[in-house]
Amino acid sequence: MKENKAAGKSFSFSSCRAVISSPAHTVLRHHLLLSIKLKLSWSRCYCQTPALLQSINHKPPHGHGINAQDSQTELYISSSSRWTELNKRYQLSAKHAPQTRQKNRSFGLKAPSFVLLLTLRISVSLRMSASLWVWRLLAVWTLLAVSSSQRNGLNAVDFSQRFGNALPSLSRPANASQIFYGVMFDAGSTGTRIHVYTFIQKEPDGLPVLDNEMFHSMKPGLSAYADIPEIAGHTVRQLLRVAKKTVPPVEWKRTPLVFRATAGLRLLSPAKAHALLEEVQDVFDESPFYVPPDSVSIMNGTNEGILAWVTVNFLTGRLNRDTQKTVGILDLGGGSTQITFLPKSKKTIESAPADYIVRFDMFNSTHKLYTHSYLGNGIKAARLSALGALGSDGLEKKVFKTSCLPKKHTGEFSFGGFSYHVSGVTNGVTGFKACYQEMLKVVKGIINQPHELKDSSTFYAFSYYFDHAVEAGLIDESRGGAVKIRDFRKRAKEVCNRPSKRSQLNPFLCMDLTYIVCLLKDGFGFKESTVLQLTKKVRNVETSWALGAAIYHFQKFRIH
Ligand SMILES: O=c1ccn([C@@H]2O[C@H](COP(=O)(O)OP(=O)(O)O)[C@@H](O)[C@H]2O)c(=O)[nH]1
Repeated sequence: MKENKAAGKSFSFSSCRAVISSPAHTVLRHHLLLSIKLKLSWSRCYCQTPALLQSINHKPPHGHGINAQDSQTELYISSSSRWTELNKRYQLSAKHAPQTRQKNRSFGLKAPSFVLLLTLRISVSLRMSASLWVWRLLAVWTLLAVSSSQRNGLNAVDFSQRFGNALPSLSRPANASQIFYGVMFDAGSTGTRIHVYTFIQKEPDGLPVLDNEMFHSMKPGLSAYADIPEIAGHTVRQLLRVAKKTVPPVEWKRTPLVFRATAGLRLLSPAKAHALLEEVQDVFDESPFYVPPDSVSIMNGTNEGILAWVTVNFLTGRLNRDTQKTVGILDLGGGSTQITFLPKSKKTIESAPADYIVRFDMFNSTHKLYTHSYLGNGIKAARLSALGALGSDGLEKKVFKTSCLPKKHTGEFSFGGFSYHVSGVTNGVTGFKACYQEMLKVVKGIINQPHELKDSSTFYAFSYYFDHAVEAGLIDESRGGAVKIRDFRKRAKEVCNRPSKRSQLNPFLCMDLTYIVCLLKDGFGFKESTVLQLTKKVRNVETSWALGAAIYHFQKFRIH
């Protein structure tokens, strides 16, 4: 809770005065720079990247986007009685307001400085004395700034202090006494997503309840904009609209925004990743939400694995009970893959590489987990590895061949902002066996085999494990389900050896299913009889590291 105290520093009148007393030219310069930057970004965006427009209008893949459940949420949140109720509830004093970064422009500053800028423009166009107008309007602006800063201060409360312990409950109580929100951005290698979580605090010192999640995603991932970072900012700005729609304006100033990037940015050069993060930080700083310190960063793989484990065990109600009953998780992204579980056998702990065993404290207990993130073993990165296309240049002229594609197939696929030409092997062997040998190169000697996975254990698998099981017809998209690794193998064999309509729709299905089987069996060392619980959502909340990260961020449990 130490960090929480720091984050919840009081909002003082002196910070308000500092804003007001900033010289007029600083405000002006700020606005001019901003408008120039915006114009530049927009023109570059239109001229250079028609793909952006596509990505904005992109229809999210199955199960994504604002679905029926999301629209219900909007209705629920925007009912006017609810808003009045919310307003009444927050009768808290200004001293609880979260500290806002100096760079972060508050609503109190925005409107008056806009008036000032507008007036200056009018005065120039009317050929009036600009300095006279500046001084007149500065007075008006100062008055407005004082009143709006004070107004904002009155409604603010310290979010982090009130998060306390979170319980895995998703009920929507009729007499909810406090509602608060948290916004988590997941910048993955294949897409960027926003999760807006609504929590209810029934009693001041009681345990909050996760009430709802609003989710939206945009493709491609930000790493595709490594050379045009302005567009990363635009993507985040688009997604922020979901937060603005979901969180009532009265709550914006105390609702934290957190952004975490995964494999896509980890695989970029530090300079390119930094430029993208800077764009995101700028968008956050412009936003009316609370921007805590360290709100924009690349998350490390260990945390990614642990936080997905926290999400699943939290949502399935296992975190606050006997920790021996937790379930393991398997996450398969585009760039990386994660495995996390609570080891039962000593041998697993003793034989694992030292950095695969991680301890962390949460809800007054210490957990010792086996966790690892394999960068380059996500399903799209694995395609590149198997094709021998990783790090290759002169891509326009090259065609990468594989026995995993139908013999006569020629096509291309994109990942991380690059396009790769691919084809089947016209004169060679194709099919499951040959394909398996290609995929084996991507996992053999790379993936550690935890000792106890040879016994039966319960694992939840999501992300591309889920998506491909749906595509292969192994599970129903809306219900998910239990699938044996043997079932994945059988279906991979069918798809690879007997090309059908399904493989015509997605020529990579053979390769991707074969990789999944290879990763699970020859990578992690699971038995064919192991049952995986394939899940997209638990109680209507996305199964990903994002909820765990929200809890981690606000709860501040320790990973060591
Ligand atoms: O809230 C989320 C976040 C991700 N995904 C899935 O996760 C996979 C992609 O992972 P990502 O692009 O984040 O890859 P990474 O960067 O982790 O390698 C895709 O199947 C997504 O549909 C999901 O289902 N829900």
